[in-house]
Amino acid sequence: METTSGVEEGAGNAVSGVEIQLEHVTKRYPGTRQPAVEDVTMTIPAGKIVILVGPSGCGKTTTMRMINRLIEPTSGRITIGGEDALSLNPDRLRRKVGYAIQQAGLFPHFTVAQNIAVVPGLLGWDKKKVGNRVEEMMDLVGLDPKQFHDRYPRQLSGGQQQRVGVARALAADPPVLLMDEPFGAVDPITRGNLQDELLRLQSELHKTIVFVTHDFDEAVKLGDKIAVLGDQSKILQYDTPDAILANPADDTVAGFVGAGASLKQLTLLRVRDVELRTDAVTATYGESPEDLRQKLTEQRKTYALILDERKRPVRWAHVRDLRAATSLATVGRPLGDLVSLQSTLQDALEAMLVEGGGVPVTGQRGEYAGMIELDTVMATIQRLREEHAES
Ligand SMILES: Nc1ncnc2c1ncn2[C@@H]1O[C@H](COP(=O)(O)OP(=O)(O)OP(=O)(O)O)[C@@H](O)[C@H]1O
Repeated sequence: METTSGVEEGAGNAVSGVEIQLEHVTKRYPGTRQPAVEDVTMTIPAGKIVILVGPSGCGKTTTMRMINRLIEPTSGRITIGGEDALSLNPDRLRRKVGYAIQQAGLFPHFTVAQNIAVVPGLLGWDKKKVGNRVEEMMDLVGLDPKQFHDRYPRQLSGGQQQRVGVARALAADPPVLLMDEPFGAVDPITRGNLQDELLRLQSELHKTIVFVTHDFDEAVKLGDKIAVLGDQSKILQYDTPDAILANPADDTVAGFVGAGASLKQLTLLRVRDVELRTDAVTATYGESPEDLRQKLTEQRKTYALILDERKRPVRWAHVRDLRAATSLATVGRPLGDLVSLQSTLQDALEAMLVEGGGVPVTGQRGEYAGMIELDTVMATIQRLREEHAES
């Protein structure tokens, strides 16, 4: 991938982002009594997505815009990759920090290509390099250059405009990307797709991304870390999503996290992360129904899980069904639901509600790997709470 400055090589899995530090940063707008942002100190780690989340007017946008100096801090210090942001010249700052905002903020009289080319143009790249970069960026965000290159923003859907906004922010390959409610103005499905795409992009690019939202679910989905802000950008809690969900720092954070924190936490964990029960009685198609009936009786169990020739779970057989059965391939009832090791614990919980109890888990090739039980999910939530309470 092309880079614009020697220090920020962004190939492969290398972290191309740089650390950002805010030290005692305050912003007092002229003519206001209270500062909009007061004495904020935080470190945003290189190559991570950090979400600023908090109620309307708490100072999220002001905090973010001080990083690229769209707003000048009244006092304090900001460094980007160790360089003092306040003494960087505008070109250097543009190279270092990309910026994407709600409703994309595209120039209406510029085509898609011209919009993406703005910062490279300001930085004086030659025409050919700019042209190549524009095409590369359009590919990156999933817009076919043949179709979209010469369109104007009004000829695009909201989601497409946001993609152009992201492409424009990334065009000069900055190590830092600031995103201010970039997906705030699109419908929930498009928003989910754009979030997925951002995560995919980030898994390739490893930028340092500072992302403002007031949607806590968006914060949980996207953030490596979340800063929950109160008035004047006071940091109420700054931690990983699972730590905040498990153990909100105070009632304000808990209120913001909202109802169902434990349920949200289940979307962060996968079935492979928890212990499965392997004591269920199983039998494969070829085995005799009578042998299975005896096994169940000996073990005082009522149900057996029937597996096909490739060890994939297919049916449940009750001990009563086995007496008259001629083959395990047709006995009992088909499985209602199952989950894989990759499924989230939330998927598993949903499947348990459908099944009315434990659910079979399958491995890579669909083979039976064990059972996940409601007790395990409950114990996991409890364990996470305790772990985070201790730390
Ligand atoms: N140019 C300005 N002059 C005076 N006050 C301002 C100015 N810009 C913002 N403010 C005030 O500073 C505070 C923080 O505003 P900011 O836009 O940073 O909040 P926010 O958390 O991003 O809000 P939202 O989520 O509603 O966008 C608000 O009380 C706002 O009214």
